[in-house]
Amino acid sequence: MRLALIGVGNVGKAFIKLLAMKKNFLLLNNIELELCLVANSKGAVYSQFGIDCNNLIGELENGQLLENNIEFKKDVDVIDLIKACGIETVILATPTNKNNGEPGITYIKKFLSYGINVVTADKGPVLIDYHGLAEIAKRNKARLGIGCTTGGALPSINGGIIELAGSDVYKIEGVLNGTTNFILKEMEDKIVSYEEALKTAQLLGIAESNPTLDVEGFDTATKILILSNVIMKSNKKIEDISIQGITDITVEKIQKAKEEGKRYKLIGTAEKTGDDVNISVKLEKINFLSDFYNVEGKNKAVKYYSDTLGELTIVGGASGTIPAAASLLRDIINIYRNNNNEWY
Ligand SMILES: NC(=O)C1=CN([C@@H]2O[C@H](COP(=O)(O)OP(=O)(O)OC[C@H]3O[C@@H](n4cnc5c(N)ncnc54)[C@H](OP(=O)(O)O)[C@@H]3O)[C@@H](O)[C@H]2O)C=CC1
Ligand SMILES: N[C@@H](CC=O)C(=O)O
Repeated sequence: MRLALIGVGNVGKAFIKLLAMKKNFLLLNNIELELCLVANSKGAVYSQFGIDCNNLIGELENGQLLENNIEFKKDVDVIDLIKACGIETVILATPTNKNNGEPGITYIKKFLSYGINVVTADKGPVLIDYHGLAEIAKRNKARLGIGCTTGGALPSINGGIIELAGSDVYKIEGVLNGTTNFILKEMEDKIVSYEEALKTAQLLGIAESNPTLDVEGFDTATKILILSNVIMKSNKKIEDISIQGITDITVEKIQKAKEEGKRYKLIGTAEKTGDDVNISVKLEKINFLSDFYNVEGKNKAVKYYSDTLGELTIVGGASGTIPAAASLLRDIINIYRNNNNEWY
């Protein structure tokens, strides 16, 4: 399957590195993936025979810009090039824009309308118009992979869609943002300030390019909203959610909670009430009886409540650039298997 990658920041670079690391594994498992195009906002590197990921990641990790690669073409029309050169799946790792979903939403609509699959890390387009994008994909027999948008390595979407198929999921809760969970844990264990813990999360590459999306609760809101719209078939917008972040938390509050045997967690909740769904994001003080008490550091968790398949809690999926890239690869492999009728 011929791939193109748009966005070469923390996640994009990790994706190139992962393809280099997994080259032999993929070959041994008969999964034929070829990265033929890598683009940023200024242009693209393209090779019809496949880009050498090992070389490219070597250059990028040495601090070289994509623009300095010998094959870089400035100001090319990336959409036209991808259409013309037989790319089957595009991986989108552009920044999340919660207001209009751009630039990702324009890319996704175009590619899906050409019948090209899209696997996205960018949450903006899915947040703004999941149902519209799913419709374009269906009409054009293309696949839209969104596993990375609701917690990366945490198998949240697949858990809800595949493992709970046929049941009515009436409530979803989750610790869905690694950055804030990591900050809260650093403040508890190392008694560092909120600002210092945030800086470490940024250095780890897990915070958003605009970290207010994490600490003000928008990233958690985005993920719980996508889970609700996909799994509960709601049609909610970010404006419908009451959102609290962690910006008011202090070391003193966290230490006091610790003395009480409690911990603060930023929890997103979506719950059916009649025909409607209520969605909120709250900083909650929980005790050891909660499934989320031991979800520590960069780890995340999601809990589903269903009528016939009971309660299901999935814990893990630590935030990180390689795990995020690996969740993109997971969706790509599942599309590849589906295309080749290779299940189990
Ligand atoms: N960091 C993580 O752990 C996770 C991140 N995500 C999501 O992944 C996405 C990428 O995150 P991250 O890698 O940290 O972001 P970065 O800001 O590090 O990288 C963004 C990349 O997108 C490129 N870009 C921006 N605008 C355009 C455009 N119009 N056309 C083509 N390329 C463009 C940038 O290019 P240029 O340098 O030229 O501007 C840059 O290469 C985000 O949406 C984030 O929410 C999802 C899961 C986990
Ligand atoms: N900023 C996000 C990255 C993945 O979605 C997080 O901290 O979880």
